[in-house]
Amino acid sequence: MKIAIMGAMVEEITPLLDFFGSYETIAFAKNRYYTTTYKGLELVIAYSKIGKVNASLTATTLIEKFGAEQLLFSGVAGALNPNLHVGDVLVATALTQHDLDITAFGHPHGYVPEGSVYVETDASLRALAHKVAHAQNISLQEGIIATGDQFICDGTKKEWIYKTFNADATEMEGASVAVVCDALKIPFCVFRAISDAADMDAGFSFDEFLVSSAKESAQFIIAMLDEL
Ligand SMILES: Nc1ncnc2c(CN3C[C@H](CCSCCOCCO)[C@@H](O)C3)c[nH]c12
Repeated sequence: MKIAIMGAMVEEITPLLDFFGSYETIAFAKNRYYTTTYKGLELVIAYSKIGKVNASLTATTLIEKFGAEQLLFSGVAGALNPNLHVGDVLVATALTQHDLDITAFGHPHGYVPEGSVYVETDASLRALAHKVAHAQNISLQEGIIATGDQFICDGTKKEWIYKTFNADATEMEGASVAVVCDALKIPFCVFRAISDAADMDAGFSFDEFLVSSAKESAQFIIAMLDEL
């Protein structure tokens, strides 16, 4: 089984590369892909760089060029739901694009023709995540993620996304991974540890907690691999 593990920023995959220790590096399309094996699994790891376009390119490459049969995303996110706090690990049930907007033509936010507002993650990967969380006594939250090409650091925008999409967290890549994996019929799931509250202090909080929250998410992914 070939599993892709994707992040957006180098800090999100560094804990993984450190854990696996040795890996091959393949340069492609102005990026680098790292391959290794772990307990009989073939792994291909990459960070896409920030934003939906970069994430779409990397997710497609991981599947079409490297042959990934499942894709796990590991990273950090801003909390929209007040019950989510820095360090909490969230598994996405579904993802949406909060900045996709053709409402001028009567469509809902996040919708374009032949698409859907939400793309659901793979139910069996989610079930496995909960099994692992229970076995390892890790508290795993579940929720909707709203993706957009903006770092959200403003209470008004935060509330709008929270209310418009009933979303629990926001980031900049997950919904791209969802659309690509859905189209290419590759089971996927998105795991994010909270780094900030997507409010006026988000920048400072993100800077302070990026590394520790990225580690939280990566550690959960590694625990998942033992059960895949
Ligand atoms: N509130 C928030 N709004 C949107 N996304 C997030 C995320 C998730 N990731 C982190 C990174 C943030 C943007 S760039 C970071 C600074 O770059 C440093 C280099 O100058 C991007 O890949 C999305 C955490 N909190 C968020």
